[in-house]
Amino acid sequence: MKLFKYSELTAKDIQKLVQRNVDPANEIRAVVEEVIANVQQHGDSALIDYAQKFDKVTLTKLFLDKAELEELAEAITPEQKTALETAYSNIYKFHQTQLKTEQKVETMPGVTCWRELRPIEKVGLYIPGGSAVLPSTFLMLGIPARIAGCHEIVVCSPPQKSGKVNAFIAYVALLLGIDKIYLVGGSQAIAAMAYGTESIARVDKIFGPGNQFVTKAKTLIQSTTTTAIDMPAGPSEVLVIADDTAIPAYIAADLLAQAEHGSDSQSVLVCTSAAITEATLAEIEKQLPVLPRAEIAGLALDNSYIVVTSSLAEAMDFSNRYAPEHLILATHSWEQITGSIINAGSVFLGNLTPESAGDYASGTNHTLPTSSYARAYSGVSVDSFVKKITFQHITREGIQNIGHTVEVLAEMEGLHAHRNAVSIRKS
Ligand SMILES: NC(=O)c1ccc[n+]([C@@H]2O[C@H](COP(=O)([O-])OP(=O)(O)OC[C@H]3O[C@@H](n4cnc5c(N)ncnc54)[C@H](O)[C@@H]3O)[C@@H](O)[C@H]2O)c1
Ligand SMILES: N[C@H](CO)Cc1c[nH]c[nH+]1
Ligand SMILES: [Zn+2]
Repeated sequence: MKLFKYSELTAKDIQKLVQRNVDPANEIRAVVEEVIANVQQHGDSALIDYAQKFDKVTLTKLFLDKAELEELAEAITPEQKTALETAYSNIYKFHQTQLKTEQKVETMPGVTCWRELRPIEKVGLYIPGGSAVLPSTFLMLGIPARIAGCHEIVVCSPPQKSGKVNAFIAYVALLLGIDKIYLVGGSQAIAAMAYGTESIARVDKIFGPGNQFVTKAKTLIQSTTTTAIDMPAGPSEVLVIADDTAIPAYIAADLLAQAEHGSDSQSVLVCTSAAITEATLAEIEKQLPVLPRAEIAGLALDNSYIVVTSSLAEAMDFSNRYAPEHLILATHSWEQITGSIINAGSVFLGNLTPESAGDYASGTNHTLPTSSYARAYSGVSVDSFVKKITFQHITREGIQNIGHTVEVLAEMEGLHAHRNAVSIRKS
């Protein structure tokens, strides 16, 4: 990991460090545009061709049905079942509280306004399955979709070498009451859900994280279809803010945890202590070689760095500019600095709160904005699966109260038909 001293960085250096342009030469864009065009033109047959090309799998059928999912799920052990069910229960508990009914507001006597929630009817969930298969992501997307009450839930995930999904994905499908999974991965899955094919229904909104191909496809289809997306949720990132109360072995473990997602992941340490920084680097040297995914994590660390600051305030300033997907505050003083967080997807407080807890089971959602999109986007929640429709009702008294104001405003804009729609009701 490269090391920088905050005091020696110019504003331009900081800008360069916090910037994550994942596709500088538009190479990924070019691949994805071609995939989208092919899926649009050739539908299911393009999906079968891409399974062969990218996943090295010959598909005779594009989906698994309920009976096949039940059979696959039989391979799961009682311990694995319990872990998935505990995660399900915690995620459910946390997300259920997000479904709130709002109060009606009488803005003037006789003029009442309010909002009501309605589920998005058709949603598409993308469950990553390239470098690692992520049943946890299925829980993170399926649970809020169910709580929101979405009517149609289309699920796509890359086919594994078996030509199927694994037992854990199958078991989560059963937990969620989902009885079909399409064996489609990558940008072709996003194109299929955005445009529809012979087998896959077009959806109103696509959810889910993925690699750079998936994320690029999501951003591209937004401008060419009426299908919405949750957010750009690409390669995982973590930024750890640490001081001399942090524990180097824990910091190293947290940096490596996100690095093992993929060689394009990024782990950043912003630390006020030179001694803790040095000890963390030594811990990485110790922990990295024994990881099964050491090669991937090592590549991600080549793309990662450490910034040494002179205070937690400076560290937080850097973090707010970076806008990390995950922010870990590895300090006893976390309560004093949470108020100064401006940009972050999800925050982990204190030395005993690893990001892994939120990745899997504490209850919060792990589908989060990356590449500095945390400046403007929130992570997935029940809100992401509903629309908030505004309503208003005006009584006879209300039209008298509000009428003149609307007439004057309509007059200001020269829109006489607008004015008349009120005047005609007043008299
Ligand atoms: N931000 C978040 O909320 C979040 C959550 C979980 C995971 N993630 C990230 O999701 C990503 C998952 O990536 P993954 O690759 O393991 O799985 P993936 O399912 O996103 O991608 C696999 C698919 O990519 C396609 N693909 C692979 N190589 C290709 C190529 N050269 N050209 C075109 N398409 C190609 C294939 O179709 C393959 O099925 C990781 O980067 C991980 O960090 C992010
Ligand atoms: N850290 C990922 C979000 O960036 C989520 C995840 C899934 N499995 C393990 N981790
Ligand atoms: Zn993770």
